[in-house]
Amino acid sequence: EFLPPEFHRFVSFLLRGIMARFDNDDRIVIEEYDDNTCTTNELYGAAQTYLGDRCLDDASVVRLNKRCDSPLPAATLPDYHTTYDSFQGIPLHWNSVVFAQADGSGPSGRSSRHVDNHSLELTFHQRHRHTVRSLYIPHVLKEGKRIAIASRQRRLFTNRANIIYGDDHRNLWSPVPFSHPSTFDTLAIDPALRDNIRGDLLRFVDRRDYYARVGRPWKRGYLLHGPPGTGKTSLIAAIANLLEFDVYDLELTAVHSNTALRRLLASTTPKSVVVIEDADCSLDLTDRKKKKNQQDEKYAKAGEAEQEPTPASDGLGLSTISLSGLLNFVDGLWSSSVGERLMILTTNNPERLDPAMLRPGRMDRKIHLSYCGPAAFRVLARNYLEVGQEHPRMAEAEELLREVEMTPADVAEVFMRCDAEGEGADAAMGKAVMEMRRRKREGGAASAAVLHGECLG
Ligand SMILES: Nc1ncnc2c1ncn2[C@@H]1O[C@H](COP(=O)(O)OP(=O)(O)OP(=O)(O)O)[C@@H](O)[C@H]1O
Repeated sequence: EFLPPEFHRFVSFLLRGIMARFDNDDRIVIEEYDDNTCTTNELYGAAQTYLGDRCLDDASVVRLNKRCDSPLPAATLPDYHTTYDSFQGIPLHWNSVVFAQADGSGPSGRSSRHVDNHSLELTFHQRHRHTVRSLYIPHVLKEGKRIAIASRQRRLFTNRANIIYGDDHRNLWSPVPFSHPSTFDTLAIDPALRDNIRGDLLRFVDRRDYYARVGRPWKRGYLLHGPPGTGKTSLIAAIANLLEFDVYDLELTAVHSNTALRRLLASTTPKSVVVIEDADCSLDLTDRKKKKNQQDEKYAKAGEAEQEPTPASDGLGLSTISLSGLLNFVDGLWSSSVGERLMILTTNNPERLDPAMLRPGRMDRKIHLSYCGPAAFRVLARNYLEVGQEHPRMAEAEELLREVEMTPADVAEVFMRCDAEGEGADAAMGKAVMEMRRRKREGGAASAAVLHGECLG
């Protein structure tokens, strides 16, 4: 704890070199990522699960990680620690090792940024080489996967949708306890659109063989666009609940390099939705050419004009995620992954996105969520007030909604406010109609205003 990590690594390296001259040990290194193929190493995850389940009970230091959907925390081996196992009487040492590697995502591939590479090292006497390689390693893989599957089944039982936030490349996705109640039945959108989206999703998850036959990654991209408060986030939650998918909320501004992004995307599990909310704000995707020219000028001034940017930096900022990085990773990475995945982008300003982002194959569907129409209002009235079409104010409300712009969030807020104040369904319908009339009177400008209590009169 007192020594700087560089010194620690150097001393470990020296000691290992010296020890290697005296002992007859073999070592197997299991790295967390294979940066050549951009994939996570299944054996690394299985070994950590196996060690957590079998070997860390007596360890003096363990790393505990409790997923929101698991009843108990799971233990893994912290960095620079050792644990022991035995197999058919063979003593086995497991070490967790970290080494820093240049990220290579800066201009010309040079970067002062470093990415930590994690690995497990298994050490044993060389006379057991055959048993360890042919029996013990398959045993670790099989057991680790079995334990992981058992916990996944528990997870599906207890919780269907988890919003999982990405922070940095090491912690991957930190689960946040979250369960969104939105479903396709509670969604206030046009019924034809709702049924169309539901049908599209169910067809997609059923077409594994089709995607395999045509040689495409089993993924689908949706762009949800529309004014704030029209249900983009609610639709994502409804999709996750319908398909029982995990949700990964990718906060691109917190991801600082292409390597980190690649790792985050590689670590998503099958049956997941990766969401980039407010995509136009997360990435400056506009006017790529202009940005690139600015960048070239910058290199020229710094006397680096002759150096071509590497593909990884052929994007927007110097150390930010590039558009090419994002698109390439999504296209390329998931083609080698097993299982179905959805990528959903949301934006209030689709015109600000680069057209490259929206071409078919990347974003398969562009779904416009708009202001509350009569059908959506009926869904909200049923959900919030338990009133149907027979309500005396319903016809008037529906008529007004053909002329005024009110989002489902605005309507929901009127209903919620009335509920909080103990007012009944009739009063809530009356206030909703009053608000619509006010917006109609005030015209287009007022219709976009945020609804406040004092507006209700
Ligand atoms: N179509 C809808 N159906 C049901 N509820 C909705 C709908 N749209 C909005 N709401 C209600 O309004 C709230 C805000 O909606 P939501 O966050 O889904 O909108 P959004 O379009 O994602 O907004 P933003 O663009 O600001 O992120 C939700 O909690 C929900 O209660």
